[in-house]
Amino acid sequence: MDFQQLNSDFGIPRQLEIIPGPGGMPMIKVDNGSARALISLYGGQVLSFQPLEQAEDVLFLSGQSAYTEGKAIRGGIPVCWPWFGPDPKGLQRPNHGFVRNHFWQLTKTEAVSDSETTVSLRFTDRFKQENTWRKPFLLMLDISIGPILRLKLTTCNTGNEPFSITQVFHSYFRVGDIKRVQVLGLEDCDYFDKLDQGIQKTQKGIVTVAREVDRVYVEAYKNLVIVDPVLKRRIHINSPNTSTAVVWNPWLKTSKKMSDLADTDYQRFICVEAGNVAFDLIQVQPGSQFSLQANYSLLPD
Ligand SMILES: O=P(O)(O)OC[C@H]1O[C@H](O)[C@H](O)[C@@H](O)[C@@H]1O
Repeated sequence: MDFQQLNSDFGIPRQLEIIPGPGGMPMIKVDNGSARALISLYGGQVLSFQPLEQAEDVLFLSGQSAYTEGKAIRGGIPVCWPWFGPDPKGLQRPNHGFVRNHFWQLTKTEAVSDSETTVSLRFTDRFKQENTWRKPFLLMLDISIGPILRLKLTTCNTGNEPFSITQVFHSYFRVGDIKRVQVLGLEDCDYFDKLDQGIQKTQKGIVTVAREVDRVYVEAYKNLVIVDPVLKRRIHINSPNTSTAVVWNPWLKTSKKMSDLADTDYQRFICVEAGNVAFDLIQVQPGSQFSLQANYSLLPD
């Protein structure tokens, strides 16, 4: 990777620099008048987002992450696409699709103002042979770093046949103590309980986490709020084109089986993932496109 060339093409003085990250992987470091952020070209993954007034990162990133090709980075906001979860066709292709396991291409950077920087990445169908997902596509990820972190993932169908996708922004949020966190906005929603044979259940009251949780909430149209009384903040998730939300925390037993997570890390994060899953399968017609968007903002608690 030629960092000098990348910086001469895309660097922005006093705002954006492309640096070698762990494992030598290229990472985009943003530091502007509102926030700092780190974005990995591997996976097209935001790894860190910290508004200047925040003492702690909004995102959780595992200290035991592998920064190795073929493995996903554990933490930040992995992009699950063109499927969420196990390979829908049972062909042993990777969990959560293949774009979190490959390098993306940096196409544009811009200083919108002193306090907002945008980064555009793209992923093309050059991996289709390898991944046996033989659909002609172009995938674009637009990231805006300002007081609010905004993500827009646009799927373009460049072929002649329609195709279907499921997708999520698999966001890992840093929290002070998982046992004291509340997730608002899912009250009375139905969910599939992935830890109980996928049985459909109904959420009674506010979501709290006191054990392993792995749920796909459906018809979840409200903005979601993660209330964190320990870090004294509320993380707001606004995702206009989605009706599903995944809530995941592996708790102790499952964390112990994961080599890229420390045993007690589960206490310090919650995944609340906006996307299009389950009934919310997206069909993309030839020549057309669909955008998944998520905006993450903070308010004091
Ligand atoms: O280990 P990964 O492939 O990154 O998946 C981590 C988790 O992602 C989602 O939240 C799923 O609902 C979980 O079932 C899965 O365990």
